[in-house]
Amino acid sequence: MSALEARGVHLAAGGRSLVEAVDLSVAAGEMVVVAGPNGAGKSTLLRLLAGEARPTRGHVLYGGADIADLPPWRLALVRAVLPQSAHVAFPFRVHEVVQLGIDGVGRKLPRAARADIMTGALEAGDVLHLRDRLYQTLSGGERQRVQFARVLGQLRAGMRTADAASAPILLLDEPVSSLDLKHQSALLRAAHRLSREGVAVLAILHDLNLAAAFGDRLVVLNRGRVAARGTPVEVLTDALLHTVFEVPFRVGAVPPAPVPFVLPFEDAPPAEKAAMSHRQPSRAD
Ligand SMILES: Nc1ncnc2c1ncn2[C@@H]1O[C@H](COP(=O)(O)OP(=O)(O)OP(=O)(O)O)[C@@H](O)[C@H]1O
Repeated sequence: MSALEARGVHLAAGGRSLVEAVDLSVAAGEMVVVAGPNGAGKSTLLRLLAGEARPTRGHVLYGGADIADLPPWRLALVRAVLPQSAHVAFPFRVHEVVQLGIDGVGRKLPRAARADIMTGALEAGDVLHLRDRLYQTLSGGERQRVQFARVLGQLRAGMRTADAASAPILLLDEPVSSLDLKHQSALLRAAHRLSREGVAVLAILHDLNLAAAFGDRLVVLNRGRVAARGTPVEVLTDALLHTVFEVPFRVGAVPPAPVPFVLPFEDAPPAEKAAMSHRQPSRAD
């Protein structure tokens, strides 16, 4: 049974369909990447998967249970969501922002367990050294890493809370959009490691090379519908990228494991050999 499943999910707003007939599943232990052009419906789909918006038609299930029947506190125990942008209204310090995530679901955990989760989350976001800084004084990338730490704190607290019945779910909406290369790789490796611990991870990414490197499976959304799904090798074809992204891409592959990578056609060196030697971020970095 999938940890997370969308069955025929549809959302209409403003007189048009934003998400249409989307079927999707993420198993515990799997990392699925959703990609697609601007306005394709990715964030809307993620909000539906998070239970933050109700589908006009169709169902979202966690561990086989329709989330329409789950109270908000149970949703918060099972799934953590990193939105595309998060606003912090009050002058909180970094550790207080992360504490919000932990305390939201882990109030009953022993103090030592909460402290342990806090340290782990701050380290995973590489923001331990910023723990006493005011959130509002941070750079955009630092804020994004603090938000990731907050979400990890919530996820870990939920995982340690005894009555969390179904597999944990992590939903990330463009989690690396403000990050430098080092932190892009670090954050996605942390998310990938979580998937190997049994978390069902779904991440929206625009960078198709990162999508290919970290996604066990890719789902490409276009105009609210699934345009392609499968392994990176199955999905990332010149034809699909040309049709969906409307840019003439060229797909190569890094031997020996055939992880595809994508270069804009204009930027590709004349010989594909040169493109092949182009190093892309990997899970092992
Ligand atoms: N409440 C709403 N009412 C009307 N239209 C909406 C609403 N919310 C989103 N949209 C539209 O739905 C479409 C999908 O938006 P969404 O944010 O899901 O796209 P996205 O794939 O995440 O895009 P991006 O890559 O730019 O973040 C967009 O055209 C957006 O303008």
